[in-house]
Amino acid sequence: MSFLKLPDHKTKIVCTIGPASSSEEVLRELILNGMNVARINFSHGSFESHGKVIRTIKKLCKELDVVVSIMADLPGPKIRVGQLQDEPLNLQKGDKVKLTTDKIVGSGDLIPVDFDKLPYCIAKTSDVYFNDGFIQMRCNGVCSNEAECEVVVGGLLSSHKGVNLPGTDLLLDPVTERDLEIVDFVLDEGVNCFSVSFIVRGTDIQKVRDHAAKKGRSVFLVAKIERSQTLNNIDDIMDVTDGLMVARGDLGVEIPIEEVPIVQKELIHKANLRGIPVITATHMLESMTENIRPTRAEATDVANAILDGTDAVMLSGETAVGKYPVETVKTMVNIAKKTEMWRTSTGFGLDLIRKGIDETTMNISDVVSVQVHEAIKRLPIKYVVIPTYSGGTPRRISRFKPDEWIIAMSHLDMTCEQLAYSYGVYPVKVTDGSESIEQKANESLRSKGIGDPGDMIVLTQGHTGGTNLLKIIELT
Ligand SMILES: Nc1ncnc2c1ncn2[C@@H]1O[C@H](COP(=O)(O)OP(=O)(O)OP(=O)(O)O)[C@@H](O)[C@H]1O
Ligand SMILES: CC(=O)C(=O)O
Ligand SMILES: [K+]
Ligand SMILES: [Mg+2]
Repeated sequence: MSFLKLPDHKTKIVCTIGPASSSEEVLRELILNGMNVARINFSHGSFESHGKVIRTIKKLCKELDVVVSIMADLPGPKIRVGQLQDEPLNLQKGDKVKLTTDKIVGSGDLIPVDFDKLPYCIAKTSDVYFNDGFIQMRCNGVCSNEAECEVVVGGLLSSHKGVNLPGTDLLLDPVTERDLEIVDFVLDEGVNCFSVSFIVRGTDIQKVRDHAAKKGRSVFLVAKIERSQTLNNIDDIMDVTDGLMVARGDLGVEIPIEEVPIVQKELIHKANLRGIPVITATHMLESMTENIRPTRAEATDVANAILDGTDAVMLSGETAVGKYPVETVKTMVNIAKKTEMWRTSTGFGLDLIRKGIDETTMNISDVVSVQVHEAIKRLPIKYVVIPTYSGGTPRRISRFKPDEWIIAMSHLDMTCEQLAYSYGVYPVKVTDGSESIEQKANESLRSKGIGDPGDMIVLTQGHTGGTNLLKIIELT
């Protein structure tokens, strides 16, 4: 029997795992302090190191009796700087440099870029951005496989940082052969959640799903929204994706940066209405990569993303290569806790979600989810307990961002892991028995040390194809 306390924050925390957080020690601390999803960025590191991280997390989940999802981030066609000799390279305004497609180690004014079509594509544009757009160069001319550039905005450049050519058709398929090789490796390691970078259309998501299906596997796919063209196809993408990520790092270079806050709000609201879990990512507590305290703007950014309705907030370099990975998670959790408490007491933003849901066309499960929300508002309900096969019903209830935990009982590991992305949902693995749902609810809560006899709970039940029953009972 485990007596793990329910977390005191309902916003889900995604941590990117890298050299600063790969050890069993740090991973354990991250889990104990509130990490719900471990993101592994396959743009960096080796299969060997990633495999080791995956196995360590799986082991810790067993040991600590918790659900943590592992999300493999597929690189997609991201163009990157190659290896640099002396790094970081200090680029200053007015410096003349050459970008080359030769696979050399960069030094002096010669910078390798891992994109063969660069001279062809760059001819169509004039500005090249590096490192999430912090460094900017202007192309003055192209000569065979080199582009001559002048630094417009300087900064420190390290190996393998991203390169963006906003507005250019890069003639690259969003899901590359390399991505599919990574999918094969990750599936063999027993992980089935992926975030898919630089997608443009729903068919890009479908390509990954079809590839996994050929191996007899079903997958949970998070569509990363980080290109301007992608925003035109958002409904088509939402029809086929399981989750969404507002990937602000690349998005903020690919679209004018002043549009990012509004796009974030619109994407989150749209995803909320459809019950698609949404992650807000990049630069959330960026300065904590180096410092033990965040800036005021960063603390406010985390709080505002939560108030926009995000299900999850993500840490990148802060936990992958930062000096204070565990402190950063603690800080994020504290901000989430405070923000959620305030939202509960004021109802801030929740009417917008409720109104939006009321205006959508509803099926039976949607109507039941609305009734669960009514029950929570009007009765002293302590927990919402949902037996689930696919996770659809807990996700529908999660849209209302209730103050009461949604305990999702599933006998499928995969469903439990996929619910690690949804706000306020606590997945509990149960055995597939023949007891009544009342018995099952009582047993699973008791086994987790949740609740007391006499606590009022709301319980739903469904038959194949959806939820059609709501019960209000007291725990025995
Ligand atoms: N597994 C890893 N090994 C080494 N460094 C890593 C690893 N994962 C992340 N990093 C470092 O942390 C930084 C921030 O991580 P992040 O996941 O945001 O990657 P990114 O390269 O900036 O872009 P993107 O997320 O768009 O792929 C990276 O630029 C890289 O320097
Ligand atoms: C996470 C990511 O890929 C981005 O913000 O660009
Ligand atoms: K990536
Ligand atoms: Mg990106």
